[in-house]
Amino acid sequence: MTENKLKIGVLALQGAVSEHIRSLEQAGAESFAVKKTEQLDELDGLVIPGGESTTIGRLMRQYGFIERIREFSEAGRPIFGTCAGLIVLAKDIEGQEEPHLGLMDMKVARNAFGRQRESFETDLPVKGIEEPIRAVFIRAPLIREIGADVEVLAVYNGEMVTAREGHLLVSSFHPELTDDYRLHEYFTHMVRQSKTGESKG
Ligand SMILES: NC(=O)CC[C@H](N)C(=O)O
Repeated sequence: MTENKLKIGVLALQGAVSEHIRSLEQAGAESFAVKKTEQLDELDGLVIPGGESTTIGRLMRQYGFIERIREFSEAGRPIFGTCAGLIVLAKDIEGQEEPHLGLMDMKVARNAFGRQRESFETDLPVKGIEEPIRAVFIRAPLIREIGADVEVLAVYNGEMVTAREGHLLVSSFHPELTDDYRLHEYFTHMVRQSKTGESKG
């Protein structure tokens, strides 16, 4: 049984790590914190958590994660970026010259909800998930523009907050801060499909 479990790591340089591990385990995967680049070799999928994108980006550079995660992605292995993780994956960050990983074809804006709506919760309908999911937004970014291969999975107040481009999944909110683990389950399915070589779905 256990040897069949998918291994999904959570990048543990900074941010909300243990909550993601718990949600991934609830979704049926084996999950652990990733602190060294060598650990990427054993993974079927990777989560980049929320936190502070500039800090996560700086530590990724410092510990050699940028190149290694790009290789991980090139090999078609799925990555799920939440909040700061979404910013770190984007090809283009508003007001910033350089991206971090620059993997996903989208332009994002940091702290896009302004001061009044620093943090809030809502029930959000997500394409591919039957009932709305509970979404916690904390100084959340927004997706401003997307490339042709990016599919929008959720919109809040007319703004794009969840999207997918092939094996890359992003949400501008924190799906790991509630007991609702259905977005982690969605990601786990993506990882299962990439592992078994079925690319559809
Ligand atoms: N909750 C979060 O991950 C916030 C992201 C943070 N505002 C940033 O720009 O990195």
